[in-house]
Amino acid sequence: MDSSTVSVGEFEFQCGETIENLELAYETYGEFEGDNAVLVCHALTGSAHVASRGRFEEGDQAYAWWDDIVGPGKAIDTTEYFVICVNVPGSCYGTSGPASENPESGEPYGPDFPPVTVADWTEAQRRLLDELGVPALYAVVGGSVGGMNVLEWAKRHPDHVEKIVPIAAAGRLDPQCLALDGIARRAITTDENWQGGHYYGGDHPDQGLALAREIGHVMYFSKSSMERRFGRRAATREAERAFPTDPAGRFFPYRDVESYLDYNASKFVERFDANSYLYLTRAMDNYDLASGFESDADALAAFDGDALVMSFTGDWHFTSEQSEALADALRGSDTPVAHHVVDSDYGHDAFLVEPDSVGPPLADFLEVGLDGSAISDTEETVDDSSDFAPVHTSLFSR
Ligand SMILES: CC(=O)SCCNC(=O)CCNC(=O)[C@H](O)C(C)(C)COP(=O)(O)OP(=O)(O)OC[C@H]1O[C@@H](n2cnc3c(N)ncnc32)[C@H](O)[C@@H]1OP(=O)(O)O
Ligand SMILES: N[C@@H](CCO)C(=O)O
Repeated sequence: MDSSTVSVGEFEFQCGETIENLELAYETYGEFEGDNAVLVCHALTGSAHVASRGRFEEGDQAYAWWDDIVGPGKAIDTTEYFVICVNVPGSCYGTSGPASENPESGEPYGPDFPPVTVADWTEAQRRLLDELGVPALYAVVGGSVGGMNVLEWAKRHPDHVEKIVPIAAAGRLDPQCLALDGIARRAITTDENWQGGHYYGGDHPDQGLALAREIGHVMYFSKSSMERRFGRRAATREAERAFPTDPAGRFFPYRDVESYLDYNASKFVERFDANSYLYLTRAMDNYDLASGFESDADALAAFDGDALVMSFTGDWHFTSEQSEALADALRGSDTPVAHHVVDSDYGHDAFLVEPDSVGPPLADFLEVGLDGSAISDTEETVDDSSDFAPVHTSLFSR
C-alpha cells in the first residue's frame, strides 16, 4: 500500500477560479499492470484511506472505511487490481480544501477556496492518474456522492473507463434531501463561531457542524432500522451532550436515538472541517448528470463500457427508484447494464456496513462482467405492477 500526497500544480476549477497548486492525498494498493486500475471514489466524509488505518486512531470513521470490500481476496481484490483512492478537492483529509494553507496568505483558505463540483473531483482524479502513469481505468466504483463521481467519469472520460459501478447513488439529489442539506449548512453558518468561515486558529463552529452531521446521519438510516436500533427508549448512556437542554426538558427522557446522534456527532467534529462540510454537500447537491445535455441518456451516450448499478431498498437518501432511472438511462444509451437491488432495511449507509450484500455482485462484475451469478437485474424481474424484486443476500455465498 502506498499512501502519499502529490502536488499537481495549477488547477482551474469548474467555477473558473484557479489555485496555484493542487495537493492530492491518495492511496494505492496492488501493482499496476497496464489494464487493472480500479478507482474507488469515497463518499461525502470519506478519505483516501479506503482500506488502511492511515494516520487515524482506532475508530475514526474515515479510516479503512471500506476494508471489508477492498483488500487481498476481497471483492475489489488488491492482488488482482491496482486500487486507487483519492481524497477529493474541498475535503479535509490531505487534499487541498478550505482548511489548507493558501500560499498567497500563509493562512487557511477558508471561504476563499474555490467552490468545488463533482466535475472538479473527476478532473483532479484524472490529473493524479496522469501523475501515476495510469492512462485508463478498468473500473470506477463509488457509493453515495462517490457514485455521482463514478457517473461523472463515464460522462467526462468515457474512453478512459471500461466498467462503472455507481452504488447507492443517483443522477441528482431529490428536493427533500436538498432541503435537509440546506438546513445542515445553515446550522454551520449560524454557529456563533463560524466567523464567515474564518474560524481557523480560534473556536470552531463545532455545534453547528455537529447539528449538520446529526441531520445527515438520520438520512443514512431507514425508519425501520432506527425503530429496531433505538425505538423510543430513554438513553442508557449519558453521551456527551453536545447541546444545551431547555429547563423544561428535564421533565422528559433523553432518548437513545438522541444519545447515538450526539455521540457520533461529537466524534465527527473531531475529524471533519465545517467549511469542507459546506463545500462537499454543495458539490453533491449541485450535481446533475444531465447538465449540458438533453438527458441522462445523452450524457452517458459516449460511454461504451459496462455498468453495474446497485441500490438498497431501505435507502431514502438515494432511492432504488432513482437507481432504476439511472439504469434506464444507461439502457437508453445502449450500455450493457444491470440494476442489482439489495433487500436491506439499514438505509443509505448499507453500502458501508453490508459487505455481504455489496461484495459478491461487485466481485463478479469485476471478474466476469454482467453474467456473474451474483448479479441480478431489475430488467429481468420488475413488471408493471410489482415493486422491485430485491435480491436476498442468502442467495450468495462466497
Ligand atoms: C464511503 C465513505 O466515504 S464513508 C466516510 C466515513 N463513513 C461515514 O461517515 C459513515 C457514517 N456512518 C458511520 O460512521 C457509522 O458509524 C457507520 C455507518 C460506519 C457504522 O454505524 P453503526 O452501524 O451505527 O455503527 P456502531 O453500531 O458501531 O455505532 C457507532 C458508534 O455509536 C455508538 N453508539 C451506538 N449506540 C449508541 C447510543 N444509543 N448512544 C451513544 N452511542 C451509541 C457505538 O458504541 C459506536 O461507538 P464507537 O464508534 O466509539 O465504537
Ligand atoms: N455516511 C457516508 C455516506 C454519506 O453519503 C459519509 O458520511 O460519507
